[in-house]
Amino acid sequence: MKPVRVGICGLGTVGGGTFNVLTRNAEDIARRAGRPIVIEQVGHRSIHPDCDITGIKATSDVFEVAANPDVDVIVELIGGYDTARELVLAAIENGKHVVTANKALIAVHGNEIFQAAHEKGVIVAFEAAVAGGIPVIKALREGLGANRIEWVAGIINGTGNYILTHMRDEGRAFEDVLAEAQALGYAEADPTFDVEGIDAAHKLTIMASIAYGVPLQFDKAYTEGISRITGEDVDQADNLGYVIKHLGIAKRTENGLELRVHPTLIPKDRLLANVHGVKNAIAVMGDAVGPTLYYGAGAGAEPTASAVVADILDVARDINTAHHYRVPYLAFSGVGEDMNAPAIMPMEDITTAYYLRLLAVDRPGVLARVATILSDNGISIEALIQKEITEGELVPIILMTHRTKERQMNDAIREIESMADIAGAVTRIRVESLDEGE
Ligand SMILES: NC(=O)c1ccc[n+]([C@@H]2O[C@H](COP(=O)([O-])OP(=O)(O)OC[C@H]3O[C@@H](n4cnc5c(N)ncnc54)[C@H](O)[C@@H]3O)[C@@H](O)[C@H]2O)c1
Ligand SMILES: N[C@@H](CCO)C(=O)O
Ligand code: NA
Repeated sequence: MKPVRVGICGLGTVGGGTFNVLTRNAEDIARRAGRPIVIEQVGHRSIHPDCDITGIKATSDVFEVAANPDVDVIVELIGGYDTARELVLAAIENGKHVVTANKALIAVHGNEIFQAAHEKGVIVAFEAAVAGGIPVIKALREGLGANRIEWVAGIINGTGNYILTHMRDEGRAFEDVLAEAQALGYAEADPTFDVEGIDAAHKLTIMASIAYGVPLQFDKAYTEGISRITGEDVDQADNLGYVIKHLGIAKRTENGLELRVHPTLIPKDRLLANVHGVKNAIAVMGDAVGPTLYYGAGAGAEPTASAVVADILDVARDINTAHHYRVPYLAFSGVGEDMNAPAIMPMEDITTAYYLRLLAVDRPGVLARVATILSDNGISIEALIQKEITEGELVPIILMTHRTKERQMNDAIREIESMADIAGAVTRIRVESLDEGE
């Protein structure tokens, strides 16, 4: 049978991994696809050292690949927003199917790209964009299609989890572990995307749209990273029976959809609390199935290539059929029509419990004043630790609160920070119990 011809654009970490997996497993993949899948051309500026493209047609102009009449599927692995968008739209315009690992592209330009693909009758596949090798797009879009999704909570940035894990286990400095994650090929080209939560917000945006049938709305996701978490926070959370994880949370409530990415205290016995290093995991609560968990490598060359190649395989299988792609991109039909409910909630309207760390001048009455501010804002304290060791004149105070509205907490924190006896900003980490059911 006629082979499916692939053009790979970008031969960095994921492009190199994709090239190698497609080549190494060609025989099994061909049996699964019912026809060979061949690399027709590559477009690259540099080649990953693990990748040998001898004998393959190559160009430095990725748009040449998108225009090549002998290419059936473009694999976009250059990353970024702008050139990637132009490349993918050009490929679609030329009637080519697209496979991408680019979550920034899908979260920000996905609505436009899906519309263009729909008009041209081609497929855009993006399993590798969320949680690398974990087939979570497929699970949410197809496997859980019977369910009303209650919530999705995931560790969805491998670099961030790698940093938090090594800071906690080895007491290493943030910058040192970040440099290691970069050397291992886990981090984004601009690592602030990882450490400031932008990458996780891209992925959460995509999962939420698929889980709830709403258009991609990256600009409405609340985004907070891990760069301000200190070793002190990690230790205090541990003393209190929690682990700090960077979570993406999408939750259906009576008032709309919560869509938020931030460091979170979670009880030590939760499954997500035990996901370490570059591993990702996404917990999904469905009304029929109950709690489910998807776990695996969230970044790295071959784990990500595993998802890219599976998408190429899906496309190859679909090319055999006469009809258009049978699964809507965001799982629900009718993108753009009646798709705006439920609405995504402003962050101030969400309700959660909090861990607070403040530095106070070691003087009587300070703690009482903090407690009064919290109580005046309707916030009750669940636990309190005042450390005996002083840091110069300053004493850290750690507080855990009961559940309260974010708006009330913002007001209370503003008041506390304006106290003369409080130094600097209050550290606030949200707490989620992540009830996994029976
Ligand atoms: N690294 C991971 O673990 C991982 C996991 C999942 C998804 N992703 C996503 O995969 C994509 C690629 O990531 P990566 O880690 O492989 O990045 P990378 O920097 O290792 O590779 C990107 C490659 O694309 C090339 N490139 C960029 N612009 C180009 C252009 N205009 N023409 C030709 N070549 C160009 C670069 O030279 C580089 O070799 C990104 O969208 C990233 O978010 C990465
Ligand atoms: N930089 C990303 C790559 C995987 O999407 C991460 O660390 O999770
Ligand atoms: Na995935």
